[in-house]
Amino acid sequence: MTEYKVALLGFGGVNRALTQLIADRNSRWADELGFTLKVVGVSDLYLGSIIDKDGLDAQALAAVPAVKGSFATLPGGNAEPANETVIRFSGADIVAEATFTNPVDGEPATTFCRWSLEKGVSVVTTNKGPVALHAQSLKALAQSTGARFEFEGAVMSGTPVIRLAKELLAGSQITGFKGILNGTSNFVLSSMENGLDFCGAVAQAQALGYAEADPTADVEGHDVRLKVAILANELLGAQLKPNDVVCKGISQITAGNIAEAAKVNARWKLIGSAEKQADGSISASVSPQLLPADDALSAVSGATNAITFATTLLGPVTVVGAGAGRVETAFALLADIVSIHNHKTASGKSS
Ligand SMILES: NC(=O)C1=CN([C@@H]2O[C@H](COP(=O)(O)OP(=O)(O)OC[C@H]3O[C@@H](n4cnc5c(N)ncnc54)[C@H](O)[C@@H]3O)[C@@H](O)[C@H]2O)C=CC1
Ligand SMILES: N[C@@H](CC=O)C(=O)O
Repeated sequence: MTEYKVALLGFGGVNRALTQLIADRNSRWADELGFTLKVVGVSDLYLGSIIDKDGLDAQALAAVPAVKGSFATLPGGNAEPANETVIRFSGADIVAEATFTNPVDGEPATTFCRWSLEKGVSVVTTNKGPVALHAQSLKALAQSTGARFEFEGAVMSGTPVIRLAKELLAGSQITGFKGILNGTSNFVLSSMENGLDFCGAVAQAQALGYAEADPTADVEGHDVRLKVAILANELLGAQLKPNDVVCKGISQITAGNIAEAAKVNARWKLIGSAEKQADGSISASVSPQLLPADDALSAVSGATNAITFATTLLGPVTVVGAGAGRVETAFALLADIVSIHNHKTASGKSS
C-alpha cells in the first residue's frame, strides 16, 4: 500500500479540515484510492510548528485549539512557525500549501512552493496567489525535478473545473467562460435577497469559513480577478496578470438594487468572464451583472459557484458546485493528491 507523507503549510480552515478527513477516512482511502496519507509536519504563522517523521496523530492535530502558539502543547511542538524546516526536513513527499492568498506578489507562498518543488517534493495548493502570478514558472520547475504542481482548489473550491475542462473538454475548444466564482460574494448577495444587511452577511460568510482573511478581496472582486486570470491562462492559452482583468465588486449593490431586480424577476450576480477575440487576444472582466431568471447562473445561490464554458463542439457547458468552504476545499487538496497518485501509478513510479 502506498503511503504519502504530507507536510501542511498553514493550519487554518482548509488544512485543519484535510487533517480531520485523514483522521476519519484514511483506512477507507486505502481501499477506495489505493493510498493513505500520513502528516509528518505542520507550520502555521499563528499556531507554530511540529515535525514527526514517523507521523503525527491526525485526530490530536485536528483538535489543537486555534490559540496562538498552541502547537507547543503537543509533544515535540514549537510555538513558532518553521516553514522552511518543515519543507526541507520533515521528509514529506507532498506539501499541502494553504496559507493566506497574497494577490500582489503571491508571497511567501510562492517561495514555499519553490523550496518544495526544487527538492522534487510535489505541491498541492488552494492558494490563488502563486497560481495566478507564477503558475508557468512553478510548473516548469516541477517538471524539471519530477515533482507535480497541482492547484484544483484555487478555483471553485473542490468542484472540479480546471482538470475537468483540461481533460474532458479537450478537443471541444473552449472559447470563453462566464461564472460565479466567489462563494462569499454570492452568499452575501443571496443573504441580502433574504433580508440580511451587507455587513451581517459578510460576518456570516467569515464564520462559515468562506471569506478571505481580508474579505475586501471577496466583495471588491479581487479574488475573482485572480480566478479569471488562472482560468484564462490555463484554459484559453492567455498570459494574463490579475491587473489585466477589469474589476468591479459588489460593495455598491444596495438592498434597493436587489429589490428592484426582484421586481423584474432578475438577480444581481458577481460575474467573472473571459473571451477569446477574433484577433486572438483575450478580454477578461469581473463585474456585478443583472441576470434574467432564464440565465443558467441566475438560480445559483449561497456559497455555490457555477461556470459556463463556451465550447465549439458542445456549445455551452455549465458546472455547478461548492465555491468555498473548509471541507469542500480540503477535498480539492485530496483530489490533487489523487491526481498525483494516478500519474505516478500510470508512469510506473511508486512513492
Ligand atoms: N476557505 C475557502 O473556502 C477557500 C480557501 N482558499 C484559499 O486557501 C487558503 C487557505 O484558506 P483557509 O484555510 O480558509 O484560510 P485561513 O485564513 O483559515 O488559514 C490560513 C492559515 O495560514 C496561516 N498562514 C498565513 N501565512 C502563513 C505563513 N507565512 N506561514 C505559515 N502559515 C501561514 C494562518 O496563520 C492561517 O492559520 C487561502 O489562500 C484561501 O484563499 C481557496 C479556496 C476556497
Ligand atoms: N474567499 C473565497 C474562497 C475560495 O476561493 C470565496 O469566497 O470564494
